[in-house]
Amino acid sequence: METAAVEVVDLVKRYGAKTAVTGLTFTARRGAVTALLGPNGAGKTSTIEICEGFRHSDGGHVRVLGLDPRADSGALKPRVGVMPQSGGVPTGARAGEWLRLMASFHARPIDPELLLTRLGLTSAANTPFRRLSGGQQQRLSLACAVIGRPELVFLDEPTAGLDPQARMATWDLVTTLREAGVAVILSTHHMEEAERLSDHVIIIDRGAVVAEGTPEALTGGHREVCFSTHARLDTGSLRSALPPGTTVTSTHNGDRHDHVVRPEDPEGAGPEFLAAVTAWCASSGVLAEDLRVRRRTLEDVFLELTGRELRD
Ligand SMILES: Nc1ncnc2c1ncn2[C@@H]1O[C@H](COP(=O)(O)OP(=O)(O)OP(=O)(O)O)[C@@H](O)[C@H]1O
Repeated sequence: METAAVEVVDLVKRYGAKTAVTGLTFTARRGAVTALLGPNGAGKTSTIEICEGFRHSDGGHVRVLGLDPRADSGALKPRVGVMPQSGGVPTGARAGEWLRLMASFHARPIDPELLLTRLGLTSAANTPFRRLSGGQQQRLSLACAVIGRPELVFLDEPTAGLDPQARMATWDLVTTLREAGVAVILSTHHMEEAERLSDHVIIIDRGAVVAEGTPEALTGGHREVCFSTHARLDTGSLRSALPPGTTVTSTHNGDRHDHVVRPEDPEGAGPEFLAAVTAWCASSGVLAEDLRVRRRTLEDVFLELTGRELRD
């Protein structure tokens, strides 16, 4: 059987008294995009850096392309691309020169000029790294990660702070890598990015996996009815007008109240369910503004699992 791109079992990482990774287990397949999602401080970067061989672990077992990321770092280097959260390029290095230098270390690199064009960096090729904009620095760092045609790439928040055009170019590149059979491990706070790009999503909270699956499996294909009102709603009365097991969740921001009405059955929000909601609104004198039926998003699932409070 082919080995996984990355296999992490019961991983533990401590920083002094703090345990940042508390027994994390997941597998990332070859030729697939695996997204690691989690609130700030969940342990994503620590995990990625251990897999990259940059940090040692305090427990558990990690295999990258079947090898030990620290003991076998020499063998893994030409096969694995790394885009760190920041930096990675000397500040005085000119973008084009640096990428050509990186290409020279590999047997079968991608043409650097092609990559500069693809990532919109051609006009910045002669600019030293420190003078590039934040987004250009990130794109150069991404180019360096993929120039050697790696079998596996780690991308730690690759689109943080990028403008929409640069984000699209990055997404296109990730899709091309996947089509070429490259395994991509992506950490991101961008739920749409994870939903669009990944084959497998792993949600991490407080150093452990809290849920994983395909984006479709995680969102459950669940449909729900959403609408807004200017006044509070008698949610108990609405619930009693709908099939048993229906939940009604209301949140408010100033005098705008947002309501989500979800049937127990994932496919239950059909025409009759919608008609029952609007019939209740009509009989109760409630004007349902912005009424829509929508599928649950990954962001909804993420917030349900990890909560709404800020992390320190
Ligand atoms: N070198 C370090 N020394 C001490 N604590 C650290 C160190 N690196 C990370 N931590 C702590 O470990 C925890 C996990 O951090 P990590 O960077 O792995 O999380 P993350 O999920 O990548 O977060 P973010 O989304 O904010 O990048 C945090 O509480 C962080 O403060």
